[in-house]
Amino acid sequence: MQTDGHASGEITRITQEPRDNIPEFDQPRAEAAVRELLFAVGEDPDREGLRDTPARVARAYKELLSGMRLGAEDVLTTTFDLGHDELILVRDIELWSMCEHHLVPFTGVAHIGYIPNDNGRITGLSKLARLVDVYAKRPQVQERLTTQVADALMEILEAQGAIVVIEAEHLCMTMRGVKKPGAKTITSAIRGSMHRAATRQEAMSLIMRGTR
Ligand SMILES: Nc1nc2c(ncn2[C@@H]2O[C@H](COP(=O)(O)OP(=O)(O)OP(=O)(O)O)[C@@H](O)[C@H]2O)c(=O)[nH]1
Ligand SMILES: [Zn+2]
Repeated sequence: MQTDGHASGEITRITQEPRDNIPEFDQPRAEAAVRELLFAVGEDPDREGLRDTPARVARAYKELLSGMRLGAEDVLTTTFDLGHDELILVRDIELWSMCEHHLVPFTGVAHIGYIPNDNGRITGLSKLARLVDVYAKRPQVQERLTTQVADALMEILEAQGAIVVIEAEHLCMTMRGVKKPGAKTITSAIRGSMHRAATRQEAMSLIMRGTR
């Protein structure tokens, strides 16, 4: 039976994600829900300023959660055989995701490094940023986002190793609740040959070079 576990070294079967079972975004239902929420908070959704708000909010959520209907294989399409089988690292990829506990954003940067397969199959650099969005544009937690990006690199590119570090600030901790602006959560996922001390150290020093 398929489990959702992320035991060390275990790779989630990205390509077997049951995305086909996700229904189309239901715009009328989302609009009705936002209208109901406005009633619930004591607002009048029929007053002039709010008249178009349910439709706008529904469209915004459709966009913010668009990654639910995408998979890594949709974006890791362009690959080149450059024969390069050493570290490739893209740092400071801005990300905006949605905390699944409060449906408010968390935002920060992702650093993604991988060592291609020994056939040297690499992907376009922009595809790494697109990959982040596939998983960020979903109801998420930062830990899952981090492991999903790493697992996708291993599975789809058949990389020898991968490292993903995400630094993010959660608005659910900033604008409400504990109210601690500036607190940063850092998560990492390390796969395959990136476990080798020297390789990991090289990647980490390149990542840390950019932190202020
Ligand atoms: N591990 C993890 N926790 C998260 C993430 N995003 C939000 N959380 C936390 O999820 C927890 C939910 O806790 P609850 O006690 O159920 O909810 P709550 O009463 O709104 O909690 P407070 O935020 O402490 O007010 C909070 O501690 C959040 O900080 C995430 O990406 N990863
Ligand atoms: Zn939250």
